[in-house]
Amino acid sequence: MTTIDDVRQAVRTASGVSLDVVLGPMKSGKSLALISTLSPLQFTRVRHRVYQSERHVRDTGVTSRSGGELATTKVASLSAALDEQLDVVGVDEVHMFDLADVAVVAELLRRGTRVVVAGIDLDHRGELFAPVRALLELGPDTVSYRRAVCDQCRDFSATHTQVLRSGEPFLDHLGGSEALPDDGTFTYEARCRSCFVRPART
Ligand SMILES: Nc1ncnc2c1ncn2[C@@H]1O[C@H](COP(=O)(O)OP(=O)(O)O)[C@@H](O)[C@H]1O
Ligand SMILES: Cc1cn([C@H]2C[C@H](O)[C@@H](COP(=O)(O)O)O2)c(=O)[nH]c1=O
Repeated sequence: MTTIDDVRQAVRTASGVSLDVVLGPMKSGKSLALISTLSPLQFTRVRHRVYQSERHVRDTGVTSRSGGELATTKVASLSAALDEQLDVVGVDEVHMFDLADVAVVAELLRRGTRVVVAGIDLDHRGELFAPVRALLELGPDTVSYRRAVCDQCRDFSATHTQVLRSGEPFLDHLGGSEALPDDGTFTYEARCRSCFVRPART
């Protein structure tokens, strides 16, 4: 039986163009997914590059807690990708980019580039990151929602990331795409919907 996924895969293979998005909380294996999808490309003739925002200072490439690594180019803006002839563009930590960068993704797709994007969908307040919303509005070919183990109740259903400062939920309102450092200032817990602490409704 031919499934809709088979049809999507066939269309992708035929045209080479697609937007594939991997979303989920911290520790849900987004990096693992990006590495397993893009790492084989280094052994092909496919022209490709993986970008990370300069705002991401934890590591120099895509690294998974499970192991594995992917070389990245750190950029202030994705516009650099428009200056090259690339068949495939990877974007890690998309929540650290801006709306203008999502416009670059749209242009890459228009030019026939395959784009694979990973990032956190819901911020520390449980709200959709603006660039992720814009990305979803491009109508991705696939959206893969990954889940982690809830660091509170241990159910394998964590959808959110609780950011803690001195052990307390950090719920301050921040500006768009403002990256939180992963340098010990905050600790991060994957949490399910029930265990996630949201800002009080005003
Ligand atoms: N709470 C957790 N839930 C799921 N995996 C976890 C958790 N804590 C640590 N891990 C490990 O993290 C790996 C995924 O890490 P990673 O690929 O870096 O995820 P992400 O890029 O989404 O932050 C898992 O395969 C597992 O080995
Ligand atoms: C929840 C949240 C996280 N961040 C930052 C913190 C980390 O540096 C990255 C996510 O890393 P991952 O393990 O590869 O998923 O994002 C942030 O800037 N804002 C947030 O709300």
